[in-house]
Amino acid sequence: MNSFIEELKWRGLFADMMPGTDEQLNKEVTTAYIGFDPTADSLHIGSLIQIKILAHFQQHGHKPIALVGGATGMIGDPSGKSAERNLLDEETLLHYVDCLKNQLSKFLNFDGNEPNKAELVNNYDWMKNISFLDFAKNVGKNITVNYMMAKDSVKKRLSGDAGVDGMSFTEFTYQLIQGYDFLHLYQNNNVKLQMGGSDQWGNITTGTELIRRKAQGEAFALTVPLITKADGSKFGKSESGENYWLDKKKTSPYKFYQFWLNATDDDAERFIKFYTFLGKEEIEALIEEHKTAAHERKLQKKLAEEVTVWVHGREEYEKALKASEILFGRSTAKDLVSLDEEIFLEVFDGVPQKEIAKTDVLGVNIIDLLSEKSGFLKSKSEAQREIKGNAISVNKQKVNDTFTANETDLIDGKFLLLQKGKKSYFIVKVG
Ligand SMILES: N[C@@H](Cc1ccc(O)cc1)C(=O)O
Repeated sequence: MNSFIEELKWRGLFADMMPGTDEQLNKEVTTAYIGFDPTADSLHIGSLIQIKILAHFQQHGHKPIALVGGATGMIGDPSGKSAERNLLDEETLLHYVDCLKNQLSKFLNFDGNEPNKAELVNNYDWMKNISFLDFAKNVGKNITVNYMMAKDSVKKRLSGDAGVDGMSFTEFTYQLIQGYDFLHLYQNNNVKLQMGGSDQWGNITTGTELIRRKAQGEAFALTVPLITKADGSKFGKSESGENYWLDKKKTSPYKFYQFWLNATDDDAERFIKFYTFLGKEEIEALIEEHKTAAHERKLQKKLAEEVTVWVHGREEYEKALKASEILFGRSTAKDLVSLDEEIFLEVFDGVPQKEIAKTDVLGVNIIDLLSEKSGFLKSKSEAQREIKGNAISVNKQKVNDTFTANETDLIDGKFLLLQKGKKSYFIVKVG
């Protein structure tokens, strides 16, 4: 079997392929593509597998093309969707296309000297010049409506099931446009294979069919499974339903890191194969080691490290790690003071906060600060009692009743972190 397919298989990243795909990859350096529709100004965790497949493909000596769907993004892929999508206005769409191009270009090797260097294309570049009449005549004629209607993405929407919308002609044409992309890339870029999530099988095979009919050629399809969590809940969304984005301005590297760190043991075993580039032996050894001391969460830590470094770089990972350690008390006051505001507030998300004038914080005795100045504790006597009981920390360091904060104690020049016992926090913001 071809080494790329073999790798997908042991990683659990193989869903299906057309007969002959294996032989094609063994025969020659093959060009394959995966498309990404611009539905937001960033890709999210849900697209990481597709990106990684392209990267593996390149590592195995083949040539990857990442396609940004400037044209298809205008239409909206009905695959796996139960309701019609809203159309984007052109300005928004163009912006999204730029964002995606930028992001995708960071993940593959575009080095000009390699024969299998990656390429980035935008289907709007060839679709924009095709008139509707030409498309209807030259493309539509090769595929029957019967054939198109037999696809899952269409069947589902015509089923009349509760909660499922009908389908506009716009979305119905989507598979033909994606099919035409494949034909175009087959004819112009020597693309012989299209890959994608398993929900893309229908669209991809419309393309191979079109290539067969219009170009008398043979092209192939390979799909990867849709990622789910072991407990059946949706992968890649926070509890409140938000996406985890790849753009660090939309999801901070700290949050991103936490996402992987919080994987269950079952998920961590799967995800480390899916989402890291570590080899089989190393992963198997890690899993074995993890089983002997699962509470140490070594597997999750390795997973979170590898993926965060891959997506955000080592420096951002180090920062995320440092921030995470603060919560678990494995950091020094100096680490804390050097955090920037954004990370600090993220780590202590949800902790009550009060803004207090500088003169009521700096140089003020801790008993007063804890009680009347901040209101964190109800009274001076409570403050005294807790301090005696050695339960009070400032910036994660235990303090006694002589403590007063000064300028150098302020986190990013603005905050002081008060704490009672293990878990009760209060943030003083110096105004
Ligand atoms: N339909 C794909 C994106 C895509 C767009 C154009 C293509 O030619 C290929 C794939 C998706 O929604 O994920």
